Amino acid sequence: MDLNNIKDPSVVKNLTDEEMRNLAQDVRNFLINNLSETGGHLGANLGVVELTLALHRTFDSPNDRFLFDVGHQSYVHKILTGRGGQFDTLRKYQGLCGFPKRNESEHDVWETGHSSTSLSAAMGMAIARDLKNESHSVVPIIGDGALTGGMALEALNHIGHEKKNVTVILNDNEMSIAKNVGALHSALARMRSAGKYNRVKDDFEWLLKKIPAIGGRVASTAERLKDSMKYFVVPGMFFEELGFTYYGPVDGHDFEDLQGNLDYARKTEGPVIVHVMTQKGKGYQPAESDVKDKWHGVGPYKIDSGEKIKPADAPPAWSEVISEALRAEAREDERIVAVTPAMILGSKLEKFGEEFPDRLYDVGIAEQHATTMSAGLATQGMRPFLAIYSTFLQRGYDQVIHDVARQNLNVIFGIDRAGLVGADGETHQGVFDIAFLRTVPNMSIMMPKDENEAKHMVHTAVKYEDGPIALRYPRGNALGVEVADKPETIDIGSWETLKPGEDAVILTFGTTIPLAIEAAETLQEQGVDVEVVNARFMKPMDEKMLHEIFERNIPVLTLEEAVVQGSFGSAVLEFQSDHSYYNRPLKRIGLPDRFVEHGDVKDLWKEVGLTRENVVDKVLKLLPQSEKRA
Ligand SMILES: Cc1ncc(C[n+]2csc(CCOP(=O)(O)OP(=O)(O)O)c2C)c(N)n1
Ligand SMILES: CC(=O)[C@@H](O)[C@H](O)COP(=O)(O)O
Ligand SMILES: [Mg+2]
Repeated sequence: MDLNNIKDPSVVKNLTDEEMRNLAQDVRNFLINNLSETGGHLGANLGVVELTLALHRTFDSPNDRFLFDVGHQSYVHKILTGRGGQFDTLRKYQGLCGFPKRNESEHDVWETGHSSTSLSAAMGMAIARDLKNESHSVVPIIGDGALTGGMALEALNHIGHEKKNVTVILNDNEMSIAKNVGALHSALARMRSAGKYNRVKDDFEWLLKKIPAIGGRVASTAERLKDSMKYFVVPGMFFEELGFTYYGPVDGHDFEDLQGNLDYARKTEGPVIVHVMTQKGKGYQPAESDVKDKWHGVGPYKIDSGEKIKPADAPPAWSEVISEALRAEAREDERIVAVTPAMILGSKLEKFGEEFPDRLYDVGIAEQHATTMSAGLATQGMRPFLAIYSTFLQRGYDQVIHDVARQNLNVIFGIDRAGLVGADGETHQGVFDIAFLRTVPNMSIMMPKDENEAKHMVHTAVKYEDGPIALRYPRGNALGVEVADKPETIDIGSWETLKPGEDAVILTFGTTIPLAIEAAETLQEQGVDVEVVNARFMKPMDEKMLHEIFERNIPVLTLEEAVVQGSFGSAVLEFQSDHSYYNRPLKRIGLPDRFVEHGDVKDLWKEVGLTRENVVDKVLKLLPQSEKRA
């Protein structure tokens, strides 16, 4: 079968198990080859090859609705639904998205990226189906990691109560990004090892039918026995008690086992959960043998050796810079506790865990819990450092306001992946946090210009006693500057002038500082003397400096890698208005009011106008006619 050119997923309908096995091998080779060039979420997709093929053989997409939770494991579905030919553009600018995308295919009925949403969406679709008297299946496919997310549990609770026909496929590979954690994970482990209850149950029911009806007594005793027996041998009792029919555990790499159970599941009335066991990274030795993350998300690699292709001598990742500074602080300050919602590897907290095993908590995919738990720690005088991707903090917003900020608790938010993240695209861009945090009373927000300032900011955050403080840092590598031996405390709300200038001022911070400097150099060549200010605190702002700037009555440009609506530039505009600095030319550059898709960050910066040309042009347009020198 030409995987670059599958017209319709129904091509798998009439394949034998043997043909399915051959196709599965072809799909694996396709993934391993293509992703060696593009990178992507290899491990999860290798794990669901047979499962996805079997789902398409059993159900009729798009009439039956597949919802891929997180969606990073939807590549096989993409291949089967006509997108194999676009895999050379996977996660690249204007190329194939790494997650389900409704405008890519009618087979993508639900967009994901963030975890644990599929069951709620499926429930909505099931209610709509029933109200409209339609009769298709709704099939959310959720991993064991995503199942630990609060939303998924809320939805299970509701689906089980309403008894809706929803066919949940639980893809259990015992991994989140790293090893899955939590009591639910342990419960799933017990289900796995309990064996195949359904076989036992079927045998027992068959036996019951054989017992002659003698006044119903034996039969009812046997029924009770069957019920109580569940507690000893039923692997899925947890789900059955919630109102689901449980099938499993199913071998997710065995077409016969998959098909039998999926056929049953499709015909079963009411909510069903099919517990499918898979192996993350299956079929590619380097991924299978990587105990850390089974090649969850990778860049390009050499197929034979599995060696990752990386630029030589890159400076350390920002997450590593922050994590290292935090370890140094933790050696001095026993109050520091690190918290991560399932991102121990991405946030580079492994070494912290090795050094302080009692002071690192991976709470699973549970951003809300992580935030409120950090608040709880802070009430007891601890100094929690919640390392959380900007995009995932969105899920803990009420907790930030209600639990942390309102009680003015000393929680440090290490906001990782702040700014455009690149290949993951619009679901993961860390561009809203300034706008949504800045309006919260008691909150301070800062971002370093380099790793040296980052070290000082970690120290500043640890020493800060006046409430929550957020330290933003981007994805990718730091700048490679030298870092001071001893950390210093930075005055909260203080900015610094990086380059003095008389004709205009650029207020900027973090990742856009080099761009501002470059633009200022270009403008200097044109005879325009522009000041560049490191506005390293987005809140509180340096009001003294702002007054001085506005009193100079020169044009002001704000420049940031965040949504222009409501972020830093808006704060400066508000300041200008609140202090009646009328008629001062001011312009904001930031991200437009739309979602920015996936691609190389360099291309995305161009697309949104984070370019030297645009900055130069905006400054020139702000200048009075007489000063626009050539
Ligand atoms: C709300 C949210 N938090 C964290 C993540 C980051 N994340 C992406 S995949 C993943 C692990 C998911 O594990 P599982 O659902 O078991 O899928 P698997 O990768 O094992 O197939 C995590 C933590 C996310 N996408 N969304
Ligand atoms: C699917 C998902 O949410 C994660 O796997 C994410 O892609 C990780 O991003 P980083 O590569 O920035 O850690
Ligand atoms: Mg998993």
